[in-house]
Amino acid sequence: MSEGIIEIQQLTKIYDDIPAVNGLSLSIKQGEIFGLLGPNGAGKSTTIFMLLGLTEPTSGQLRVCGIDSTKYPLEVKKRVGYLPDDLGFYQHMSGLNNLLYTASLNGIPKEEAEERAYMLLEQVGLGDAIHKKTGKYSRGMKQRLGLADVLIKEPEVIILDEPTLGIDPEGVREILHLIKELNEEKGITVLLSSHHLHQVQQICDRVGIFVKGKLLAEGNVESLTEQLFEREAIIIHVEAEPLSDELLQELQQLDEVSRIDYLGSSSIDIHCQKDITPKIAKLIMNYEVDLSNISKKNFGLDEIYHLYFEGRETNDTHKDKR
Ligand SMILES: Nc1ncnc2c1ncn2[C@@H]1O[C@H](COP(=O)(O)OP(=O)(O)OP(=O)(O)O)[C@@H](O)[C@H]1O
Repeated sequence: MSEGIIEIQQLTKIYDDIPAVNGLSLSIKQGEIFGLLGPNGAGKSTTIFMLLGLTEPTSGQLRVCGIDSTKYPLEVKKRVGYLPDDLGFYQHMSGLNNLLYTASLNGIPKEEAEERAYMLLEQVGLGDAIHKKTGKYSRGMKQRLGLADVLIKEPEVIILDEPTLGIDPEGVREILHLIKELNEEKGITVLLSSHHLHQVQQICDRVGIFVKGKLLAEGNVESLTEQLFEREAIIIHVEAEPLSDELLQELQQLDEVSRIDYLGSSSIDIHCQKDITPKIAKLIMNYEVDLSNISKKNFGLDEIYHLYFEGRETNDTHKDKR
């Protein structure tokens, strides 16, 4: 296997004859933020459980920090911080005491644990709520405490299952910022699962699109666009008057152009496999036309998501357009 900090090869998990994860191969580099993006039931949590050694794969191999999670789950647990989507704390205990309790479970000496806990609580923005009982924390505060909780054992990798679930937009921004900051400052590798495409797009170096247990595509947004849209990765929008048949025909004949959509008598979208805005502008200017707008529209994860998850997604995903 190559040197990724998370290495997954041909991983399959079958429940009741149905594959929850189906031949997944993935390599995540040290220091990366990787987003596992997929609708409910795609197999994200099952993949995470296998990485943590909590569920045995039906077949395939996986290593985290060079360790086989299936054979040595406790070794993996020492080096990986896991934030589940339904995190729970001892409600009657303060944020600080919850962290100290986790530290004791991980065998961290008391003095060191206190030092780390105070520092982490400040870092995640809970400096004012250190002694407050977690039963009185908001969902966003609990999520921040969850991050502090996974960081107290100084893991090399953190795995976050839907880290922004149930948090308001401002809280989401703060949590994402915090994850990015931790990744940059401490060089921690982050694997996060989400079905919130806009959030994932904001902080992830790479994204994997996961549907029905299969990885449909992976890469940064740019390369995903290329993989998923092939010949139509770019749309160049043109508003010009008049758009003569001759001009339209000449545009259509350009090698890079795959299709032209007519939006009105003076407005078109030209679907291209690469950005040829200058070439199109030059060609149009050869005609006697009044060009009022020429601009490039890129596909974002939004379009990718709709293309792949349309009809397979629950409605709440489409509602989340932050
Ligand atoms: N213990 C289990 N027994 C049987 N089927 C299971 C079990 N755990 C998961 N599954 C099935 O495996 C599939 C993948 O579920 P999984 O929870 O991994 O998806 P997910 O992408 O994490 O979705 P969500 O966002 O809803 O948590 C689903 O069809 C689910 O019903």
